[in-house]
Amino acid sequence: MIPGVQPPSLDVRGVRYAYPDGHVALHGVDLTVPRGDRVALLGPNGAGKTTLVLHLNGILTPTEGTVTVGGLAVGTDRATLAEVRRRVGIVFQDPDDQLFLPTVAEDVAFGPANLGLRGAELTARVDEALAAVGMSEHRDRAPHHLSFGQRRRVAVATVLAMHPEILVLDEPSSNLDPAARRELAEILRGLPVTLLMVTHDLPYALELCDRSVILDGGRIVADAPTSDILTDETLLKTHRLELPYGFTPR
Ligand SMILES: Nc1ncnc2c1ncn2[C@@H]1O[C@H](COP(=O)(O)OP(=O)(O)OP(=O)(O)O)[C@@H](O)[C@H]1O
Repeated sequence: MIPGVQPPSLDVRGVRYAYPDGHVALHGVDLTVPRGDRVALLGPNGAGKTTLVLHLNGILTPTEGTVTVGGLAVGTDRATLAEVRRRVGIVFQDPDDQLFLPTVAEDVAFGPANLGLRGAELTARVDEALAAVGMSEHRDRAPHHLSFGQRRRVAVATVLAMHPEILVLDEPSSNLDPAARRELAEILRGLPVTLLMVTHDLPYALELCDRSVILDGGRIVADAPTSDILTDETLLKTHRLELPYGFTPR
């Protein structure tokens, strides 16, 4: 590495992955996401998007190839995996998979407390993460009393509290009403983190990410400015991607 040059937040090199039943879900994926970029990961059902995301924090290990997060190679030893899981914050589609404690503040504190933070430092982390998603006033409420959109924001806060290198969001706009969808976009746009967003919501990709990548059949088949991808009707059709009726990408 050249001194003073920051490594990319994410560097995926030649990743091939075969599930134990022999099904090859990734066929040599290359993807680099520089620090601070926001990238949408698009593709039809079964393209391999979830499989790729599960490689980013070591839940799956490539059959071939490497994944590097902020210069750290994702390995299988415990210390490396723990650091990789701090660096890669994955917000799953269902917030209820990530919220399991009696209060919002406890859920947000859980990760940093596991890293060893205590007292004022821990409180500051929780305050900062809740403020970033506009949920400070709900800190003492039970997560299951919140609306779905609020729970999704708290799920984002649980990950932000770890100070991740990269925030990975799986379908962040799903099941949100139009106002909650817009509010979440405003929050995500303001976060000072690298973002990788898996989505079928093409307008959301355009709104948030300058760059989009299409994965299909376990291969990256396009990597271009989102506006170029969304105006290429043939490309969209070939990969079963559809804009909402009446939506015209600017
Ligand atoms: N545990 C598994 N064992 C065998 N094959 C699997 C397993 N999980 C996923 N697959 C296969 O791997 C391929 C990629 O699946 P994956 O879930 O990564 O796609 P995806 O792009 O995330 O799809 P979606 O948009 O529907 O979430 C699919 O063909 C799927 O059937």
